[in-house]
Amino acid sequence: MRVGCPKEIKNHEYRVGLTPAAAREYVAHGHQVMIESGAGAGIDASDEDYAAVGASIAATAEEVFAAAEMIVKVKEPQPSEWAQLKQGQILYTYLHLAPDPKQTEGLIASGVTGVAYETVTDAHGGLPLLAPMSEVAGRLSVQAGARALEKACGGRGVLLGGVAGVASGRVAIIGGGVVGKQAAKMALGLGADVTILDRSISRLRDLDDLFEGRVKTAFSTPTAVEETVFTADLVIGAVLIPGATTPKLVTREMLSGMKKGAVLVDVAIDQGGCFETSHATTHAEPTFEVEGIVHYCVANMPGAVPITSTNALNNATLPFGLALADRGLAALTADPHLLAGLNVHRGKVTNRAVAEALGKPFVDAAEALKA
Ligand SMILES: NC(=O)C1=CN([C@@H]2O[C@H](COP(=O)(O)OP(=O)(O)OC[C@H]3O[C@@H](n4cnc5c(N)ncnc54)[C@H](O)[C@@H]3O)[C@@H](O)[C@H]2O)C=CC1
Ligand SMILES: CC(=O)C(=O)O
Ligand SMILES: [Mg+2]
Repeated sequence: MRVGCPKEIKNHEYRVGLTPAAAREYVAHGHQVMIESGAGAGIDASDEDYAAVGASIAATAEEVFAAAEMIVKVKEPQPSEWAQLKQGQILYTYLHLAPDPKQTEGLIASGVTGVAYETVTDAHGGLPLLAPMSEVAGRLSVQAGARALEKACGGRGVLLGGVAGVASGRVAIIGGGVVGKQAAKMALGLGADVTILDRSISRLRDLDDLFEGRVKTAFSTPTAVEETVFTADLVIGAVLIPGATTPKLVTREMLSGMKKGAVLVDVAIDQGGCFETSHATTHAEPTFEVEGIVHYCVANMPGAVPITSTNALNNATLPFGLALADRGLAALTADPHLLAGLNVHRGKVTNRAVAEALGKPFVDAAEALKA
């Protein structure tokens, strides 16, 4: 198969869909790999590094989109990219369609077969292609939040770890999945006072065991959210209902009960965000303020550490990517976990949560592939 990898064009996005090591494996499987010139610059991979493993180098993204039967990316396609996608082509990348009707229309109109990393599943109920970036974003969320808490950055002026004789900062983490667990590890490491809220009691039980009483856990009701958020210096939003738009757990009204200069880091922003007042921001302008509360809502947080993130992402995407390249659409019908990643195919929406969020007709993925 002709496998293409364009340079990412989202604001301050330095990751790349294929590392040279991954490109080498596609070549070893007999595929032709085409990389846009400069695509690997953010991870210190030169065109020569890709050429050395047998990839060809395209001067422009247009060449890649025109030639490739499968496009491997990181972020959801931007408008100039939708316009180049076509029926019969496989797009393998993050999509986050539920909160993004325009992109969804773009992909429907193109007829492309869109496999979204974030809805591919595994046998343990996890999301193996989301998990590595959630690990990165969870860890980064505490770094970003600690910085935003500095007075010069608009925050309260609290050091998360405190010092001897002065209390630590309070961190509330809403959602104790992959992001939440990694955020808790980092916040604890800095010496903060940490509470994790989740709707899953078994998840809370696991976290309680893991942290051996060093974090507080709370079942996530509106009352518990209010109580925790009102006393927090830093709140991290890490909730996910797979594929769906994130529920708004912290309302605009609640902001008035919070400490002035407290910081909200909405990691869940790529699915719409779990704070009512969130809107997506970029690494260039990551924060904004509403009612004295600092909001950090960068939708591609892992793009800030592309060397770590690209390698972690490729480790996870490579086996499924090779299956798609080797077998085409048959790889989807052969593997229910990869099939769960199919969000759009030939103009049909094949993910139920996305269809419901956007009021689109839902077509079962296996049925759509038969047509
Ligand atoms: N902004 C960024 O750059 C990035 C964003 N993300 C996003 O972070 C979010 C979280 O991802 P993961 O941790 O991997 O998901 P996950 O599925 O591992 O964890 C989500 C957790 O939310 C919990 N939850 C569901 N409803 C809840 C409620 N009402 N109250 C409290 N908890 C609730 C679930 O029980 C689960 O434990 C996703 O939207 C993901 O796309 C991930 C990576 C990068
Ligand atoms: C998961 C995601 O949206 C990201 O890594 O940017
Ligand atoms: Mg994102």
